[in-house]
Amino acid sequence: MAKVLVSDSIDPVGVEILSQVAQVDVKTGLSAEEIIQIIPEYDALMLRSSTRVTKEIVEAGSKLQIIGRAGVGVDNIDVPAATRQGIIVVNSPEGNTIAAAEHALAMMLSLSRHIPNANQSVKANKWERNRFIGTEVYKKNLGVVGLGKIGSHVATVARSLGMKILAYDPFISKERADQLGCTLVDLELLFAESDFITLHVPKTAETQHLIGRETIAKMKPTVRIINCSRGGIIDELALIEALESGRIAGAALDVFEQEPLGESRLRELSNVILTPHLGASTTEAQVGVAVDVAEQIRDVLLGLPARSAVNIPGLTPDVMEKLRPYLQLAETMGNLVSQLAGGRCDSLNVRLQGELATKDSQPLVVAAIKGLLSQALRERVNYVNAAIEAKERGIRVIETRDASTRDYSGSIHLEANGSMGTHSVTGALLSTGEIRITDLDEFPINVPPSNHMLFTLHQDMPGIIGKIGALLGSFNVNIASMQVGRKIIRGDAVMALSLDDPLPEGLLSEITKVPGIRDAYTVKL
Ligand SMILES: NC(=O)c1ccc[n+]([C@@H]2O[C@H](COP(=O)([O-])OP(=O)(O)OC[C@H]3O[C@@H](n4cnc5c(N)ncnc54)[C@H](O)[C@@H]3O)[C@@H](O)[C@H]2O)c1
Ligand SMILES: O=C(O)[C@H](O)COP(=O)(O)O
Repeated sequence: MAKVLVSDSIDPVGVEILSQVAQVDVKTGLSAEEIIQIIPEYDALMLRSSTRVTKEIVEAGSKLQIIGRAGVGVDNIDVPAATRQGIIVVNSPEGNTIAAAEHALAMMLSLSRHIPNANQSVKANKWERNRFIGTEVYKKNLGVVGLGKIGSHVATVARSLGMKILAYDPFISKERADQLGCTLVDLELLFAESDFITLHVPKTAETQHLIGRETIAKMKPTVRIINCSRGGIIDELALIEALESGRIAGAALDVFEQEPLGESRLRELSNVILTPHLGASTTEAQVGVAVDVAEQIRDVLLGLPARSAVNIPGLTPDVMEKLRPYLQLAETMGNLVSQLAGGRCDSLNVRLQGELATKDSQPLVVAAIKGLLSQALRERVNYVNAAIEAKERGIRVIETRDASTRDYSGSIHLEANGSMGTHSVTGALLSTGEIRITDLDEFPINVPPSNHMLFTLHQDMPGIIGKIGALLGSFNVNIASMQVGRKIIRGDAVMALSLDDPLPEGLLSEITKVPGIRDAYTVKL
């Protein structure tokens, strides 16, 4: 039975789902060293934001197939290291969107009405009505940095509070911003005009210290900043100075440069609200993310695809439905062309044709690369690491798309250059879903792939097919099917044979000695 390690606390419903297919060990609060010690025995790891999955942990996880983040941010996981090792990393992109957005809104309203301080004061037996005069958010400018899932929900709710939304997100279209009733602006204007600024971006090299001394200098002195995205997007030292000096009015932070928050002057400031990374901590969100991620881990352990892997091309259920039959086709074609080209390939041209000539079909390119590398890497190559492995081996992958349909609604054409020259194959699916090789080195054929295949390039002349048949028969090799493809009568031709048995040693060189045979290749699929 597979084994799953759950290293942060998740909703029990997640453990229940995992238990359908695996032995589940919930061990929270482990140190990195403790995880490295035990991880070799696990097939999957499930966590939240407290566990840091370092390169060392990934490398020690020799059996790991999948790492599941019960939440959105995967910045606590060394994803490149996992990708290199062929480990799928999945998350729950939407499970806690509403929870995080509502937390940011709660922070904004708490800041504007001094609710935490007022609460403390009443509990201390005081009645300080004049000390806690607030500001309204109605008709105020809210600057939303990052108009993704959470930012959009914050903007929508804030609009209904009567706020004007200024949004900055270089990856969002004006149409989308218009739809949300937001005005897209540059950062300079957002900083200058906002009464509240709320951050909803991932932590990247560009967003690191996005709010710092220089940017704070551009803000209104009355501004209040809310960060429920990631620690480090605000330079904490610069923020503390601005809060202490009254350069800005307040801040509400759910995330910190170091978590848990260590010794910090932030704790001493009255114009700051601090919560311990609670954005996703609602019952609904925790059930949502636990189910979402546990189901994906269960599926992957059962050999099924994951629906929101962050390190393999994302497939929506619709796209997956359409592509599923073609993934096997692309992989088989990749495997075939790599053997024809001699294994050590330096380039692979992938042409997606007919109905496959869309952007959604990108996973087919990955499947073709996986097939191409499968002879060399066997089970070490998968959909996660295929592209990276190809790059590291210096294989140039060129993708093209040609929407004009040929005999089949969709087909895949591959051309590889390797130690045995340049070879190409085209494959398509019959209406029954069966794979057909429809073209070999530009010669039209129509054969199903089989475990053992023989291909020849020969001169089209009487008797040559009989000679090959007789030769195979004399070595007790049974032919399952045979096809010849040619362009002109008595010109060059190809022969494709599906064999029931592997070709015995020495037979291939006998075949190449038959007069008229120019080249012969055996392929094992
Ligand atoms: N506090 C919590 O508990 C909590 C909970 C959930 C999510 N989060 C964090 O909230 C953030 C937003 O999550 P989401 O689900 O909305 O993600 P998302 O991917 O839907 O949205 C992020 C948006 O940021 C934009 N963006 C990227 N780089 C940018 C840049 N340099 N400048 C401006 N915009 C940029 C993207 O275009 C995208 O629209 C993430 O950092 C996530 O980890 C925190
Ligand atoms: O990225 C996320 O999903 C949030 O930061 C939530 O983190 P948590 O699962 O540790 O609460």
